Amino acid sequence: MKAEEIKNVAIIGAGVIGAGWAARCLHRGFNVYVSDPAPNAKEVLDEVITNAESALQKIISVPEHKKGKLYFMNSIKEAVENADYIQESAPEVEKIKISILNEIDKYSKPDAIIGTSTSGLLPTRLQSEMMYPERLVVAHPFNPVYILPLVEICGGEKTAEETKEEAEKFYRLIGMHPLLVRKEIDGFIADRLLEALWREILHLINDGIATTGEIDDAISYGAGLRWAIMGTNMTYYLAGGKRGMRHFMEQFGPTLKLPWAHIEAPELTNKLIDEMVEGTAEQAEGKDLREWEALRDNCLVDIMEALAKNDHGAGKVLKEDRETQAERLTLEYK
Ligand SMILES: NC(=O)C1=CN([C@@H]2O[C@H](COP(=O)(O)OP(=O)(O)OC[C@H]3O[C@@H](n4cnc5c(N)ncnc54)[C@H](O)[C@@H]3O)[C@@H](O)[C@H]2O)C=CC1
Ligand SMILES: C[N+](C)(C)CC(=O)CC(=O)[O-]
Repeated sequence: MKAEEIKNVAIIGAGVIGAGWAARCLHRGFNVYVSDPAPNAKEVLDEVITNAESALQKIISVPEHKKGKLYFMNSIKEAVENADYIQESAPEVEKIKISILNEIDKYSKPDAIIGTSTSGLLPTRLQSEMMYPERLVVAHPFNPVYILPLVEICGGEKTAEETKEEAEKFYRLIGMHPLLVRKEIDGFIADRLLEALWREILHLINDGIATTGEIDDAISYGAGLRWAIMGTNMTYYLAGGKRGMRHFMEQFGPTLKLPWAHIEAPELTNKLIDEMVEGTAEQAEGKDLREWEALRDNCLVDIMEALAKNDHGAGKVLKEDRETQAERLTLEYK
């Protein structure tokens, strides 16, 4: 199925993630056919779609915007039989997913692409019993699906190249940023990172070091603000100053061996150091360090402005700071 021919999308499983997919697709004009056996599924779906509306209006506000139609169906068969694209978002249990994917496979058009929202199961295993396994691809989104653009694309051993290509095109059509996971691994890329952080969080809590609120502050008032602008690699490249990533690795690499972390760090071989240095140099696109710093700083302020408008987190700090300074400076110069 070519991405540009897709009109009807089926969403199988309409919990947190499935409902988010439905909202994203409807707002971009695709008809959406949903199936979920939970007794309150339709109610939850309507609630999520209604709640998503104001954010979606801000993201895309086209005059006389034509939305897609929503159909709640009684079975997987009814939902998928006319679908051009199918997004499975059922519970994260391999056995359940395999059985649901087999049912989708049985009743859908053989050329309809099937994306699974799994956050860590291997596509080779998920497609193992399908009649047309070449059309299954992992398409792992992030909550809230109707706002966050990242979707990780990962094929299994039997996934066709064309499936990945057309899936990528489709997700771009619905305003997403597909990231191709080239090697099939449990947890893909993003959840490997998120879960490493989560593991440390659980250790900190378990060892009585900090509360959940303190840990969240440690994220959202610091590194969390930076992460929206650049990832950890570019952040550390800048933190190495003019001497860059090699200096950063030399200075801070050995701390990984201190007994801080509960996750064992890999050996800091020359190959690993070179890969870090070369990778970040390529990301820097030949631009000067100061140019990157200026970009980072502009974006950080804009994000804090956005948080301030919503009277939240680091934005509150920005507002308070402004008020304090306004008062202080007024008094000082009176
Ligand atoms: N919650 C999250 O933060 C994220 C979850 N995911 C993935 O998305 C998938 C769904 O997760 P959630 O939405 O969080 O779970 P959820 O528990 O909110 O929703 C799962 C839905 O699947 C439905 N379901 C169960 N059996 C079904 C069947 N036979 N046919 C159709 N629907 C069926 C359930 O009634 C439920 O509404 C999982 O694979 C998960 O790993 C991916 C990214 C983020
Ligand atoms: C907890 N989780 C593994 C389901 C999270 C994700 O998969 C992505 C996200 O939205 O953080």
